[in-house]
Amino acid sequence: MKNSIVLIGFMGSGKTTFGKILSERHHYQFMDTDDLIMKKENMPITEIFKTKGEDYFRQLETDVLKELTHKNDKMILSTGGGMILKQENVALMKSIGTVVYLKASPHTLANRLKNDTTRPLLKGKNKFLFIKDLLAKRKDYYEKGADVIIKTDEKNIQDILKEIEGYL
Ligand SMILES: Nc1ncnc2c1ncn2[C@@H]1O[C@H](COP(=O)(O)OP(=O)(O)OP(=O)(O)O)[C@@H](O)[C@H]1O
Ligand SMILES: O=C(O)C1=C[C@@H](O)[C@@H](O)[C@H](O)C1
Ligand SMILES: [Mg+2]
Repeated sequence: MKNSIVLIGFMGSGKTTFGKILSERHHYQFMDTDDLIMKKENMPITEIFKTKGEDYFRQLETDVLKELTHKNDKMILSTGGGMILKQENVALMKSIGTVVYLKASPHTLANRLKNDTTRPLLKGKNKFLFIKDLLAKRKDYYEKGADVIIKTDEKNIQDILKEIEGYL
Protein backbone atom coordinates (compact mmCIF):
# COMPACT_ATOMS: atom_id res chain seq x y z
CA MET A 1 0.00 0.00 0.00
CA LYS A 2 1.33 3.44 -0.93
CA ASN A 3 2.15 5.70 1.97
CA SER A 4 1.60 9.45 2.22
CA ILE A 5 4.64 11.54 3.13
CA VAL A 6 4.59 14.76 5.14
CA LEU A 7 7.75 16.84 4.70
CA ILE A 8 8.83 19.06 7.57
CA GLY A 9 11.86 21.31 7.98
CA PHE A 10 13.14 24.85 8.18
CA MET A 11 12.59 27.40 5.42
CA GLY A 12 14.79 26.37 2.50
CA SER A 13 15.15 22.75 3.58
CA GLY A 14 13.65 21.63 0.27
CA LYS A 15 10.11 20.57 1.23
CA THR A 16 8.44 22.23 -1.76
CA THR A 17 11.22 21.33 -4.18
CA PHE A 18 11.28 17.62 -3.29
CA GLY A 19 7.53 17.39 -2.76
CA LYS A 20 6.89 18.58 -6.31
CA ILE A 21 9.43 16.27 -7.94
CA LEU A 22 8.32 13.18 -5.99
CA SER A 23 4.63 13.71 -6.57
CA GLU A 24 5.16 14.04 -10.33
CA ARG A 25 7.47 11.06 -10.47
CA HIS A 26 5.18 8.74 -8.48
CA HIS A 27 1.77 10.17 -9.42
CA TYR A 28 0.94 11.23 -5.91
CA GLN A 29 -1.12 14.28 -5.26
CA PHE A 30 1.08 17.23 -4.20
CA MET A 31 -0.07 19.62 -1.52
CA ASP A 32 1.76 22.50 0.11
CA THR A 33 0.22 24.07 3.20
CA ASP A 34 1.71 27.50 2.37
CA ASP A 35 0.07 27.36 -1.08
CA LEU A 36 -3.27 26.22 0.35
CA ILE A 37 -3.20 29.13 2.81
CA MET A 38 -2.34 31.64 0.07
CA LYS A 39 -5.24 30.35 -2.02
CA LYS A 40 -7.63 30.46 0.94
CA GLU A 41 -6.68 34.06 1.75
CA ASN A 42 -5.99 35.10 -1.81
CA MET A 43 -2.76 36.85 -0.85
CA PRO A 44 0.95 36.02 -0.44
CA ILE A 45 2.23 34.81 2.94
CA THR A 46 4.16 38.07 3.47
CA GLU A 47 0.90 39.98 3.05
CA ILE A 48 -0.99 37.71 5.51
CA PHE A 49 1.73 38.28 8.12
CA LYS A 50 1.65 42.03 7.48
CA THR A 51 -2.11 42.61 7.48
CA LYS A 52 -3.44 39.88 9.79
CA GLY A 53 -0.44 38.86 11.89
CA GLU A 54 1.44 35.65 12.62
CA ASP A 55 -1.12 34.20 15.08
CA TYR A 56 -3.78 34.38 12.41
CA PHE A 57 -1.44 32.59 9.98
CA ARG A 58 -0.64 29.88 12.55
CA GLN A 59 -4.36 29.19 13.05
CA LEU A 60 -4.77 28.83 9.28
CA GLU A 61 -1.98 26.24 9.29
CA THR A 62 -3.92 24.09 11.76
CA ASP A 63 -7.19 24.59 9.86
CA VAL A 64 -5.59 23.49 6.60
CA LEU A 65 -4.03 20.38 8.19
CA LYS A 66 -7.39 19.39 9.65
CA GLU A 67 -8.97 19.63 6.22
CA LEU A 68 -6.22 17.43 4.76
CA THR A 69 -6.85 14.65 7.30
CA HIS A 70 -10.21 14.06 5.58
CA LYS A 71 -8.60 13.32 2.20
CA ASN A 72 -8.33 9.69 1.17
CA ASP A 73 -5.82 10.12 -1.69
CA LYS A 74 -2.21 9.35 -0.97
CA MET A 75 -0.18 12.54 -1.12
CA ILE A 76 3.14 14.25 -0.63
CA LEU A 77 2.47 17.14 1.71
CA SER A 78 4.96 19.95 2.04
CA THR A 79 4.44 22.01 5.19
CA GLY A 80 5.37 25.51 6.33
CA GLY A 81 8.62 25.80 8.28
CA GLY A 82 6.79 26.59 11.53
CA MET A 83 4.19 23.85 11.30
CA ILE A 84 5.88 21.75 13.99
CA LEU A 85 5.54 24.45 16.66
CA LYS A 86 2.12 23.20 17.79
CA GLN A 87 1.75 19.72 19.23
CA GLU A 88 -1.73 19.57 17.73
CA ASN A 89 -0.23 20.02 14.25
CA VAL A 90 2.30 17.23 14.85
CA ALA A 91 -0.51 14.80 15.76
CA LEU A 92 -2.46 15.82 12.66
CA MET A 93 0.59 15.37 10.41
CA LYS A 94 1.26 11.90 11.81
CA SER A 95 -2.33 10.95 11.10
CA ILE A 96 -1.78 11.93 7.45
CA GLY A 97 1.46 10.02 6.76
CA THR A 98 5.11 9.37 7.57
CA VAL A 99 6.63 12.62 8.79
CA VAL A 100 10.04 13.19 7.17
CA TYR A 101 12.34 15.95 8.47
CA LEU A 102 14.67 17.40 5.84
CA LYS A 103 17.54 18.52 8.02
CA ALA A 104 20.08 21.15 6.96
CA SER A 105 22.65 23.34 8.74
CA PRO A 106 22.19 27.13 9.11
CA HIS A 107 25.05 27.62 6.68
CA THR A 108 23.34 25.53 3.99
CA LEU A 109 19.95 27.14 4.58
CA ALA A 110 21.32 30.70 4.49
CA ASN A 111 23.07 29.88 1.23
CA ARG A 112 19.91 28.50 -0.36
CA LEU A 113 17.85 31.50 0.76
CA LYS A 114 20.38 34.26 0.13
CA ASN A 115 18.37 35.87 -2.71
CA ASP A 116 14.89 35.04 -1.39
CA THR A 117 12.34 37.77 -0.64
CA THR A 118 9.21 35.63 -0.11
CA ARG A 119 9.75 34.53 3.50
CA PRO A 120 8.47 37.28 5.81
CA LEU A 121 10.39 36.03 8.84
CA LEU A 122 13.70 36.54 7.02
CA LYS A 123 12.99 40.06 5.82
CA GLY A 124 15.67 42.65 6.57
CA LYS A 125 17.68 40.27 8.77
CA ASN A 126 21.21 38.94 8.69
CA LYS A 127 20.04 35.63 7.26
CA PHE A 128 22.76 33.37 8.67
CA LEU A 129 22.50 34.69 12.24
CA PHE A 130 18.73 34.73 12.19
CA ILE A 131 18.49 31.17 10.85
CA LYS A 132 21.11 29.90 13.31
CA ASP A 133 19.19 31.38 16.23
CA LEU A 134 15.71 30.28 15.13
CA LEU A 135 16.89 26.81 14.15
CA ALA A 136 18.44 26.35 17.60
CA LYS A 137 15.04 27.19 19.13
CA ARG A 138 13.19 24.84 16.78
CA LYS A 139 15.64 21.93 16.60
CA ASP A 140 13.85 19.80 19.20
CA TYR A 141 10.46 20.44 17.65
CA TYR A 142 11.65 19.18 14.26
CA GLU A 143 13.45 16.18 15.67
CA LYS A 144 10.66 15.12 18.04
CA GLY A 145 7.95 15.73 15.43
CA ALA A 146 9.67 13.53 12.84
CA ASP A 147 9.24 9.83 12.16
CA VAL A 148 12.36 9.95 9.99
CA ILE A 149 15.29 12.41 9.74
CA ILE A 150 17.12 12.88 6.44
CA LYS A 151 20.32 14.95 6.48
CA THR A 152 20.54 17.04 3.32
CA ASP A 153 23.85 18.91 3.76
CA GLU A 154 26.41 17.97 1.12
CA LYS A 155 24.06 15.52 -0.56
CA ASN A 156 22.93 15.94 -4.13
CA ILE A 157 19.27 16.19 -5.07
CA GLN A 158 19.12 12.67 -6.58
CA ASP A 159 20.46 11.04 -3.41
CA ILE A 160 17.98 12.91 -1.23
CA LEU A 161 15.13 11.91 -3.55
CA LYS A 162 16.17 8.27 -3.31
CA GLU A 163 16.20 8.42 0.49
CA ILE A 164 12.72 9.93 0.67
CA GLU A 165 11.46 7.39 -1.87
CA GLY A 166 12.40 4.66 0.59
CA TYR A 167 9.44 5.78 2.72
CA LEU A 168 6.78 5.97 0.00
N1 LIG B 1 19.20 19.71 -1.36
C1 LIG B 1 19.21 20.86 -2.05
N2 LIG B 1 20.27 21.16 -2.82
C2 LIG B 1 20.32 22.33 -3.49
N3 LIG B 1 19.35 23.28 -3.46
C3 LIG B 1 18.28 23.03 -2.71
C4 LIG B 1 18.15 21.81 -1.97
N4 LIG B 1 16.96 21.86 -1.27
C5 LIG B 1 16.40 23.04 -1.60
N5 LIG B 1 17.18 23.74 -2.45
C6 LIG B 1 16.89 25.10 -2.99
O1 LIG B 1 16.61 25.94 -1.86
C7 LIG B 1 15.53 26.84 -2.15
C8 LIG B 1 14.43 26.68 -1.12
O2 LIG B 1 13.86 25.37 -1.22
P1 LIG B 1 12.30 25.12 -0.97
O3 LIG B 1 11.49 26.25 -1.49
O4 LIG B 1 11.99 23.76 -1.51
O5 LIG B 1 12.25 25.12 0.61
P2 LIG B 1 11.04 24.89 1.61
O6 LIG B 1 11.50 23.85 2.54
O7 LIG B 1 9.80 24.58 0.82
O8 LIG B 1 10.92 26.30 2.34
P3 LIG B 1 9.65 27.00 3.06
O9 LIG B 1 9.45 26.35 4.39
O10 LIG B 1 10.03 28.43 3.26
O11 LIG B 1 8.46 26.84 2.15
C9 LIG B 1 15.08 26.53 -3.58
O12 LIG B 1 15.70 27.45 -4.43
C10 LIG B 1 15.62 25.13 -3.83
O13 LIG B 1 15.90 24.90 -5.18
O1 LIG C 1 9.36 28.98 9.35
C1 LIG C 1 8.30 29.62 9.37
O2 LIG C 1 7.77 29.99 10.44
C2 LIG C 1 7.63 29.90 8.09
C3 LIG C 1 7.99 29.19 6.95
C4 LIG C 1 7.30 29.34 5.65
O3 LIG C 1 7.18 28.05 5.03
C5 LIG C 1 5.93 29.97 5.80
O4 LIG C 1 5.02 29.05 6.37
C6 LIG C 1 6.01 31.21 6.66
O5 LIG C 1 6.84 32.11 5.97
C7 LIG C 1 6.55 30.91 8.07
MG1 LIG D 1 7.92 25.56 0.75
